[in-house]
Amino acid sequence: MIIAIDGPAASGKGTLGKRLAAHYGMAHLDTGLLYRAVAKALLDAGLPLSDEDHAVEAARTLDPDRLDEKALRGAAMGEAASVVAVLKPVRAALIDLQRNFAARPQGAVLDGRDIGTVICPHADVKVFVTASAEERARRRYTELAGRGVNTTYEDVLADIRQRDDRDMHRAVAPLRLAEDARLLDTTELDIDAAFRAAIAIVDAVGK
Ligand SMILES: Nc1ncnc2c1ncn2[C@@H]1O[C@H](COP(=O)(O)OP(=O)(O)OP(=O)(O)O)[C@@H](O)[C@H]1O
Ligand SMILES: Nc1ccn([C@@H]2O[C@H](COP(=O)(O)O)[C@@H](O)[C@H]2O)c(=O)n1
Repeated sequence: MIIAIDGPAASGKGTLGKRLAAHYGMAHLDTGLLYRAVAKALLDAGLPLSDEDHAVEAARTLDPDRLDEKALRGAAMGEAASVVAVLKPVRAALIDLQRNFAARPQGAVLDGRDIGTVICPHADVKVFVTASAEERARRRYTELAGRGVNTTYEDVLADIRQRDDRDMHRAVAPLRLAEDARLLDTTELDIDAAFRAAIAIVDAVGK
């Protein structure tokens, strides 16, 4: 079974993806980490985020099982990732990696922006997770503050809005609701309630 989860920044895709994968005994890939890793490779080499050739080279050498999540998290890398994510050759270079991951024998949950629309258009289940920008910013701000990151709610909200705008309006594989995706708005749901709602969606499709 393939479960595709898409949605805007900080909507809870990763949280749900991890929990669904554990629940069903499936592999999980947070595809945002791939774009973050490409951006980090460019920044570490002192190259501009517009350097397509080096970005593609970095994308081709990624191993989905060896992504250093800790080094890739953070608002700055998220923003940088959304800049390299507009580059068509970079997206193309990451397609096979994601589809190969989706074909793992135990099944796979992939979360990102274009999983249900481009990477796995034939996924068994597609969930589009969202919440209001204000609620997403509140959650992300709480998360960052808990980790001791010095930021403000206003800055987090501005970052989320800017990233959503770039992701929804880029020419290639923009973030959008697939026609056959189920919309899961978690604005009024806590993590457990959102998880139960996602399970209900998956189980209903699986029957
Ligand atoms: N339903 C929910 N209620 C409250 N908090 C939530 C909920 N879902 C997720 N969170 C919290 O919101 C934050 C963002 O969640 P998460 O990292 O899963 O989002 P994401 O969509 O994967 O983010 P990104 O787009 O940056 O990769 C985390 O701190 C997570 O614990
Ligand atoms: N399938 C995807 C996944 C991510 N992106 C881009 O990467 C940025 C960071 O992603 P996070 O999920 O870690 O926040 C995101 O803003 C997108 O620009 C993508 O294009 N496609």
